[in-house]
Amino acid sequence: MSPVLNAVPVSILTGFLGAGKTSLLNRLLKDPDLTDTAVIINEFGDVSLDHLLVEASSDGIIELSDGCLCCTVRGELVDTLADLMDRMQTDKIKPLKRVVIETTGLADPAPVLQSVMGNPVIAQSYRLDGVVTVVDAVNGLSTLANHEEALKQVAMADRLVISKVSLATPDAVISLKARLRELNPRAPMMDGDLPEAAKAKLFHCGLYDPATKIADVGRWLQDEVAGEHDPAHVHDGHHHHAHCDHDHHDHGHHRHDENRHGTDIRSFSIVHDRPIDPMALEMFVDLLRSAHGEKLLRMKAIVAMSDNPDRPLILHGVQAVFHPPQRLAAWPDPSDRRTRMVLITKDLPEAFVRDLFDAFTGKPRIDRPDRQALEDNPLAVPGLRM
Ligand SMILES: Nc1nc2c(ncn2[C@@H]2O[C@H](COP(=O)(O)OP(=O)(O)OP(=O)(O)O)[C@@H](O)[C@H]2O)c(=O)[nH]1
Repeated sequence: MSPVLNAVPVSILTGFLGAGKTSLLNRLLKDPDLTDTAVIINEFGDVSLDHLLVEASSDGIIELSDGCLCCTVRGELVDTLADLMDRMQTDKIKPLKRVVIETTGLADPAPVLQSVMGNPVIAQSYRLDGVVTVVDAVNGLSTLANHEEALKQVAMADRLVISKVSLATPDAVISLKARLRELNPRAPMMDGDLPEAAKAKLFHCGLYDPATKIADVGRWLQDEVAGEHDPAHVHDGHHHHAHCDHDHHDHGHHRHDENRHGTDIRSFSIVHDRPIDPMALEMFVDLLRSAHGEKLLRMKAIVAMSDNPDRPLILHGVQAVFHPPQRLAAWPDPSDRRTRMVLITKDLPEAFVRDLFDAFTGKPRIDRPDRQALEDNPLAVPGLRM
């Protein structure tokens, strides 16, 4: 038998920020046909929440560290796959029937695919068994118009799952489907609410074949191969790209994380030690959403609430849409009961969001004068601004 037939199938689950990848994965992992599946998840931002939100046994979940799969953590993906194979071959873990890689919402799938198909060591032990892309029926059309990553995710898919159909108008769903057909004429499309969308069969796509996709797909994959062989693109053992430039901020420590998502897109996190008053949280979220929803590509949070600190609240914001919050029965990891909020924004300064959060959670700002108070002072000289 050829090595490829013996190889462990790898599925790539992708889709733009907040499209519904983790929700679909949670439903899929309940299918008994997906036991002995390893899930590799990757989040943009170093405060990771996805591992808390994937409802599978934690042994099957491997988290790749801070950075985006298509950029800085590609080397880590290859190492992880090699390590999994090594552990299977030395009987340290049960043989895996499948590996699912959930990418970040901002991932360009081309380099991720190339890591599996184009790496000779990995290709001996694994075979790429398709790309499943989740597209959000509410934000999908505008996201496709504004983000090239989303376009690539759709064009490269073997299967397209449309999520949130019940939240969108029938006309919006029809227009979205027409656009998806243009970008990917052959991938079957299915409504994510249907039970068959959450069956293991979704992943049975057969060996990945770029020839079944629009011509651009072959070119994108070729570009990745070209990038791999260009020494100018390889630094520190990781692959970077010519047009990479992205600021990745966290906890006030600013560091440059070179990757391919423009300078206008930022990821940062807010961590807060004390439980938050429900009213203050509501006001913070409302203000952020109503005034800046379009710039808020994604917000994900686990929040300690003052009305019942033992039961945290899970918040999901996707552009201007805030999904109904979910109250958990208990903390997923009782050793860490801090509020953690991950935000991915476009043209929305981190300082603005932090100040707003501090204002609603009552954190005193002692490092600078209260500008608003000074401007509002009736004795202030008209026109004079600090
Ligand atoms: N009504 C409805 N809500 C959905 C559906 N799919 C996802 N959601 C909600 O959308 C929000 C984001 O879903 P996730 O599954 O976390 O999305 P994701 O693509 O994994 O997000 P990122 O990993 O941050 O890119 C959550 O509040 C989900 O409950 C759906 O089909 N219908």
